Amino acid sequence: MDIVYIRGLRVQTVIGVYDWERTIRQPLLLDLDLAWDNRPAAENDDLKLALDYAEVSQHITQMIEASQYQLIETLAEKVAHEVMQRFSVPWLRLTISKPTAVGNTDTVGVVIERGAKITDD
Ligand SMILES: Nc1nc2c(c(=O)[nH]1)N=C([C@H](O)[C@@H](O)CO)CN2
Repeated sequence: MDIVYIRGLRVQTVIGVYDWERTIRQPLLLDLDLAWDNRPAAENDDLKLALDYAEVSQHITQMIEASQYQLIETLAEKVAHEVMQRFSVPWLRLTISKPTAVGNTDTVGVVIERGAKITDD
């Protein structure tokens, strides 16, 4: 199985457990590895057969901007489920980083992997 990836997708949203966090929007950074068989798109040179990273990025951005979860774990599960369902992605690895959450760090966050990688040759 091949990978289509997205790195450093920046989204601002309401996220956090503390009262002060419920009144502001904070930046999140997302990295995704999405399993996809790229051969049909390559053989036909056809975007319709590809996993369109622009469409996935736009959809995730709209979804996160409209959300108001407390934990990034919850947001990660919702994003993973939505991407797998909507785009028929069989497996993904998703990193959500919250760079402004903890002082004296570059960033903090979660990584999840969901689904199954389909092996073929
Ligand atoms: N594992 C997690 N730990 C923490 C989270 C989280 O979403 N997952 N959130 C917070 C606060 O909202 C924090 O970001 C405020 O700085 C604390 N720990």
